[in-house]
Amino acid sequence: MFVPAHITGFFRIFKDKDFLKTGSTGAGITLNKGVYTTIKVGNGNIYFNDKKINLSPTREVMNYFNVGSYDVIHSSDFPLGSGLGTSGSCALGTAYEIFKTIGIYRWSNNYNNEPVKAAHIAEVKCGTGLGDVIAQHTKGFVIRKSPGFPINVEKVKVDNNHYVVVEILGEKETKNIINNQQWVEKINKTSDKLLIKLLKNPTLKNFMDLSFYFAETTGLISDEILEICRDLKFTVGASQAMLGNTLFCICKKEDLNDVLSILKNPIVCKIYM
Ligand SMILES: Nc1ncnc2c1ncn2[C@@H]1O[C@H](COP(=O)(O)OP(=O)(O)OP(=O)(O)O)[C@@H](O)[C@H]1O
Ligand SMILES: CC(C)(CO)[C@@H](O)C(=O)[O-]
Repeated sequence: MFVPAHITGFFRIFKDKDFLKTGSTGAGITLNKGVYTTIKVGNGNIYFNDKKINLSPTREVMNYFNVGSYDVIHSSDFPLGSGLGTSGSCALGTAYEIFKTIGIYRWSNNYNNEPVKAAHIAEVKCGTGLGDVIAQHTKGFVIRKSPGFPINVEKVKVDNNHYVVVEILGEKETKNIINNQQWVEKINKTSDKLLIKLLKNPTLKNFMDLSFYFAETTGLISDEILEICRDLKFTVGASQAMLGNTLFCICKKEDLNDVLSILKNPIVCKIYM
């Protein structure tokens, strides 16, 4: 099962005793690159790009469905910890696969988004994501209007002419930011009015402008990414993928070659709808 990568441009954090009510509002896009997950009968091992690792959100999903006798195999286009929602893709892919293989018998009369809930809870528990799973389930240009469940999103129509160019410059652990009270305050203060502004004018250009404002005003953007964003002013927009040390830029086909000439290791994607 393929689950797309997801880039958050800006977000607001909501914490609650209930994991299903914990999450974020904000906006992002899913990409046509991501994680392919399969499961097979085994010993509870998790593989990520052929390496055996104990990936906590995937483990949480396996525990949620109580399946110790399966191995989970992730094949990912992107590394973990790059702001591309890879842990969310892994959690959701695992939940879909387990649900497809065994869960259907247990929950057959009560589907109720069970795999999405399992993956969202796993991400929240592990501190690896707040809104990625809901956006990855929805797909496309997704505005998340309420945190967690019930899912309340606006899926904005976009034409197929746009490219999303990604440049990964390093790693950043999501939990170090979302579990730090000072960052949470800065993030929530900055994003307070951004959702309304985007909903009034839900275009990719406005999304990128607001994302750049968010990245710069919170101080989450690195100096290196800020400088490259300035060189990419001729595009629809560029900013830092939340929460990673990764630049993303949305451009039209006619600007793609110019964008590629500015970046060192660009990865060209499309919005996955
Ligand atoms: N070799 C590894 N073994 C086990 N866990 C790993 C390994 N490498 C990375 N991880 C875990 O992967 C998770 C990555 O989650 P994180 O939320 O930081 O990144 P992401 O999901 O790729 O991007 P985003 O910032 O969009 O959420 C972390 O919990 C990290 O500890
Ligand atoms: C916290 C986050 C930015 C990490 O990718 C994402 O899950 C989101 O938008 O909530």
